[in-house]
Amino acid sequence: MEELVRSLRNLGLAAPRGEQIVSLVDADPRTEKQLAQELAVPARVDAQDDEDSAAAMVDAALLSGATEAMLANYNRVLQQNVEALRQERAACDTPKQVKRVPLKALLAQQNAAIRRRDAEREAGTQGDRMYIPRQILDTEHTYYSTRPVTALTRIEFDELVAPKRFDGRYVIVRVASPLSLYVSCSFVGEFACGAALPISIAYFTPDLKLHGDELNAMLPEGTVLLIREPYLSTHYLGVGGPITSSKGITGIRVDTPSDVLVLDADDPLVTGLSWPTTRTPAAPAHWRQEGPLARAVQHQLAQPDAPPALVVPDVSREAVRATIRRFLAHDRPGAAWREWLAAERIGVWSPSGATGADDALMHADVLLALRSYADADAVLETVPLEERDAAWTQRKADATAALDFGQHGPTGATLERMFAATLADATPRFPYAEFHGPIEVADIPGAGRGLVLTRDVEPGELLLCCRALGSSYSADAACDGVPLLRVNIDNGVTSTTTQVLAATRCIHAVLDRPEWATAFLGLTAGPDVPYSSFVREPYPLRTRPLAGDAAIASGTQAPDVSAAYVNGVLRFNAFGPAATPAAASGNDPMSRSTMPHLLPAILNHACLPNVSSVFFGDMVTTRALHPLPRGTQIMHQYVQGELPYDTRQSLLAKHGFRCTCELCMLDERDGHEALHKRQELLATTLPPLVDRSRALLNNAALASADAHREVAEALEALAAALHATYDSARGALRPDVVDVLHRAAQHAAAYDVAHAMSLARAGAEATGAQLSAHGIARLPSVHLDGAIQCLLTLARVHADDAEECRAWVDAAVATHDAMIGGGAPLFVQRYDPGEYEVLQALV
Ligand SMILES: C[S@@+](CC[C@H](N)C(=O)[O-])C[C@H]1O[C@@H](n2cnc3c(N)ncnc32)[C@H](O)[C@@H]1O
Repeated sequence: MEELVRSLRNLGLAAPRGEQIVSLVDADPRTEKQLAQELAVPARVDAQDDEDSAAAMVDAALLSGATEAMLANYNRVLQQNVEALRQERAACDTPKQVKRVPLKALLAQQNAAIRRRDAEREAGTQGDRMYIPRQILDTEHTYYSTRPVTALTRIEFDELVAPKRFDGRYVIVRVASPLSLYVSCSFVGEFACGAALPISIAYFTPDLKLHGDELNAMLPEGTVLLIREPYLSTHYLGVGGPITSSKGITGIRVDTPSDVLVLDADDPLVTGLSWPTTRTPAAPAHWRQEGPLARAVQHQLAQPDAPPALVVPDVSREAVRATIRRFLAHDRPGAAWREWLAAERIGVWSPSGATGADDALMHADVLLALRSYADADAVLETVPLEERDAAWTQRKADATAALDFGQHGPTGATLERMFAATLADATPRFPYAEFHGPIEVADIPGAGRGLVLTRDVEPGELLLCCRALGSSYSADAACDGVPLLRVNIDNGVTSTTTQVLAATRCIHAVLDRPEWATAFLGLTAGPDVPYSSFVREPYPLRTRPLAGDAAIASGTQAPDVSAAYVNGVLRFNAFGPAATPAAASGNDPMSRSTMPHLLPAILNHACLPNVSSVFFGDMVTTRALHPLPRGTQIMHQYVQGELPYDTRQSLLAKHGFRCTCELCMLDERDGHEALHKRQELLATTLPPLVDRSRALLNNAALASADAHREVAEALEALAAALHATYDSARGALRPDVVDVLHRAAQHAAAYDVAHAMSLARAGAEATGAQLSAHGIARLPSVHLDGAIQCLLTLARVHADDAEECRAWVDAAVATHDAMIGGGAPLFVQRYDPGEYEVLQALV
């Protein structure tokens, strides 16, 4: 893809946008042609303003022809790589001896790759903006080891054949080159015998901009690695590496970081080995390594029968602090915490708090990063009054706010602040403890696990407010400007930057904090994927960091992580809220975020839900929509219930279940033919009507009553045609007609207020709401926004009756409040700014 983008640039064309990049992998010639035109035409036509437009069009046609040829070429290279991976899989039955390649030759190749990356970065950086496209292949046939090192035996270089997975074996290699980061990280690994091989580790870091010293510091030259059950690939760059049409390179392809262990030079597995040259790592590795004190304590804890004397490495207090800060800076609070505990156990500082305010603040920072707010608060309280400075006050305020939130849920003011942050910040994340209402995990026949209520709840009651683990925004600094496209050659699924990065973050999160493994890897990964062993464990409502020795020991027991399973978990459980207004564009698939929220992921789906889940940055709030008795399973929407039945079914198809909610049952009873007719009307008759309606409503002052009447009548005719597709015994619940009726009501208001009222009422009731004479008796279940719009239209048509008008605004606010919370002030902020004044005066 990089070459394609470079060629486009050479032609003076803009880099493709996110959604264009996604369609790059659509080999359909029509898509190719359209894409070529899209890429070529606007740039040239814009550039040719003053020239003869016919000449410009000829030019544009030539350009789009050239672009089409480039796309075809790009697709050919992609297919060659896909084919190479397939051939490699077939060749696993007939592996061949791996040849020795001189270390020098491999180093030259590696340095050339690093120079290429540097040149790309330079070419891709214009002003402050960076644009470095990346494309990788993925396959369902990825590997991960589940065997402890003690159950494996070492393999010598001369035994290596490729392509082959070495079950029951491990290799030990030393990092012998600088690192090169594409999406996976590659380097040269040297065996003790002096032979060398390229090694490529997938999901290495979520910071795709890392390079140079900062990247090399993660695994400095000289670091010794153990790779469990390695896979020797003849095309190792094919997964996680750059798409390349050149001949495959034999190397070790590591599909998950959990297969790689960083070994100390004095590790018994290393002491018997000697390399031809001496290399001491330049700086301590900090990619998957624990701090020196935690390693010393772990070593002792690992041998409880005959505990050896604790050999404490020669480290100063300042060095321990530096290690902890480095772990925090690299999003490894678990490693920071274990180093802190080990230092405490060894007596570097005492548990009593006699460590000084600076250390207490660092300790609190570790606990805040672990989301262990009560512990952070307790540590802050140990700081003597006279030492409490501004830094202390800030952390105390953070801990208190986080705890308050977890105990009571967000106040209206907090929700307003959160909402404002989602408008202003492209990557909003909120450091709050989770709020859990009266819910528990239960087995649901035919649907795995689900969440049920432990007591009766009221409409609008907050049930959950949870924060994502491993959230990823495309505007995150570490990947902004690195559009990434991953194509799975087996299932055809394409993933974009945020999905790949969320997977990387989640893998590293559970390796760093093994206590999260049950909650994250305990989610399911799709209907065709066997459950992980964690799914069989009780699903934890809350995850707390382990304490004391258990925490330190957990560093050695990081779980074995299947990257394929993680990708499945994200695909079937993560939400992808659209980009915030502060981030680039609205529906660009590249700018959608990826957020796994662990407990909310246990919620099952209903097109007609009984709760509403709403995002604020990386948090999701779930509120009851109706009075719900204890024992009710709460269910939210994976796909919007207001979408036509067939669309809902096709969006849900990947989950492999049939939705049996009341709405689906009603739709099914209407019959196939009626459903088909309904969808056809919505797809063909509605869009031109919406265009006309929009044009009139945007120019309401200019539009005549007759024009409004004409559009209203057309919309009502469509509503009637839609109604004819519903079974006559069906009742009011008809989400497909909500928007049609609401638009008709807005136009009817211009010439017949009473008629407008009845249309708006019918629109609101089609969402499952029940209206009384002057308000709302039962909240809607589906298309909540549509219901609110209908209620606001009822308020508008009563503009000269203050009391009535206010009653309908109150009904709209109540609906909004049950859906989102935050009361009238948040309602006013979230609705049409043009109406801000009017609404504010009313609420
Ligand atoms: C986000 S998870 C929900 C939690 C899941 N039930 C579990 O035990 O982990 C999504 C998966 O739950 C199942 N599921 C969700 N809603 C369902 C429903 N209405 N009927 C049957 N299965 C459902 C499907 O297997 C789906 O892929």
